[in-house]
Amino acid sequence: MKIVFQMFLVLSLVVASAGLLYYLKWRMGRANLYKLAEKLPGLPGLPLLGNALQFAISPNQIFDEVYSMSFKDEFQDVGKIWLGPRLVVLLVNPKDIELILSSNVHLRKSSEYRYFEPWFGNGLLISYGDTWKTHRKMIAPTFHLNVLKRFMDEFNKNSKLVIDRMATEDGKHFDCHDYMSEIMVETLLETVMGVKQAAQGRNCLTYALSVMDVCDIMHARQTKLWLRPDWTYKWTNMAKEFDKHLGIIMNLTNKVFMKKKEDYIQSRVSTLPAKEEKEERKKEEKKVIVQGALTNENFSYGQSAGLTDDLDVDDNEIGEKKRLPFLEAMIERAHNGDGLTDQEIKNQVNTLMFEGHDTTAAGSSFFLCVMGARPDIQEKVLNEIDSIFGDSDREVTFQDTLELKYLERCIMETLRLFPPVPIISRELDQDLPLSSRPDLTIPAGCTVVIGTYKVHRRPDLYPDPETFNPDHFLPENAASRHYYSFIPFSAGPRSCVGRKYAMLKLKILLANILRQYQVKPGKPIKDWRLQADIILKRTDGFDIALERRKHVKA
Ligand code: HEM
Repeated sequence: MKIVFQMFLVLSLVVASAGLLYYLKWRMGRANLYKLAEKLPGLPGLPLLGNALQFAISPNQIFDEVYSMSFKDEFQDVGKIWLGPRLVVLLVNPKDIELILSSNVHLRKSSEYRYFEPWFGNGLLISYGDTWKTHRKMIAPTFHLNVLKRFMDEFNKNSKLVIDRMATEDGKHFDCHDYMSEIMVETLLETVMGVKQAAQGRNCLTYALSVMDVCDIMHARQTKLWLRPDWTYKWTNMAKEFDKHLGIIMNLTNKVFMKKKEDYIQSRVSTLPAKEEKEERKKEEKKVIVQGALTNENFSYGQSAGLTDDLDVDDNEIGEKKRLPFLEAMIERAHNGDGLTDQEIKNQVNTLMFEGHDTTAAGSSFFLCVMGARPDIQEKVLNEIDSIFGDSDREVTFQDTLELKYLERCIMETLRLFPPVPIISRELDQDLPLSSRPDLTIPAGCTVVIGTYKVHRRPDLYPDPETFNPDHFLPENAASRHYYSFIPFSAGPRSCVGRKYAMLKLKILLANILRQYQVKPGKPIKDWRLQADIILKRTDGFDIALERRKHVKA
């Protein structure tokens, strides 16, 4: 017995010493991180846990907690939080944000994005290195304006569809977010994926609701320390729910991919019509380029004037082959031996379906709520719309979208106050001296969080920042601001590939809704409650009531 006890004691000592040695080696490997972190301002935390317990609260409370934290003296331009052993550095000064977003080095997404892996695989949002670079080069041209202009009919037709659906709520209070989500999914399928509505089935809303549930779960995993490791998470009910909803999501996207691939194969079998179609497309493209050259000026695509990225290439630089919508382009590339596998294409379909619908659903829902909260602003939007369309029921043209300047400023202001993606985060592989505080360097190995929501509400950038004021985007006011003060679509090499698509679609959809309906006065903006389950939402729901406009024929 005594021998057993002695052996147990020796074994325990060996294990404890090995653990200690491992810990010391691990700490020494992170010596630079601790040294540089020490100088960074931040809140005191508990040993081992850091500030993690502060986030063991509801999503809305987390949002309020982080936002109120950002007003503390310690967080003026930069602040640190410890989530257990993880150092998270929050940046809210445009000068520092520029260092990250404009760089070709700090491109790696933070480890929190790994929760997307079962869903997106190596899709564009989370991939890195050569895979990301190659795929970005393939995908960005499929969102060029010349491609997007071909979607005008679908944007108009789908606006009418959602208006008819919302007509059943005429005069009543209702949550507009589900309507917006469903139509955004349907529009994406018809445009970016090129699958006609008849082939989609009626499961777009189910898809959108499953996406929301999956996002809730991923947000919980990002903020609750005990849900982070796979070995604790996998035993929870959440893990089962996640798998169930992911199944629903994948079911739709797999069907879409298979349908498009079948169509592609069919069109290659019947070569004659395909050839004619190609000729027709060539003619159409020529027409679009000429129109584009005349009218593209002064249209804002959701970022500060002066910032450009790979979506801003000259119209004539895009070769004929690259001018196909996304899914068709990917399938053609795969067919032509460009090394794209079916699984890689499905990963991109999943990425674009998520990024493309939830963000625009939130943006349009916030916009409609703002119209209810600010009747004075709505009146100006309606006046502009009436001056362009009168009581005609013609479709919105691309030229109209250029003339809807006040509407555009209201969309930008909505994205400023309620950026659908409220934070962006990256993993730092190299130390980064800050521009705003030359005495501080953020260390390699930490997670950098760019606080878009906070930057957009800095009083030194936007006077009276909590008030909705579209004049923030008058050219003379925007000109004096740092370019990186407005980043709803991020910026630089990893900017949002869908930003032009999103701005065009939002303008057409919202103009069409407000041609028919006005939003009745609703809850003031200051009383809204927000939460950020990956995408920014209203905890109290996107409640609106619509009233048919008098001049419009029923
Ligand atoms: C109002 C609408 C939208 C907003 C506010 C928005 C915002 C953003 C932001 C902030 C990022 C950077 C995310 C990060 O670095 O973590 C991003 C990336 C991305 N977005 Fe969007 N987005 C919108 C619409 C769209 C649409 C319509 C699509 C496609 C149909 C799209 C596709 C993507 C993709 C693929 C990326 C990853 C790009 C890369 O890493 O290279 N987005 N978006």
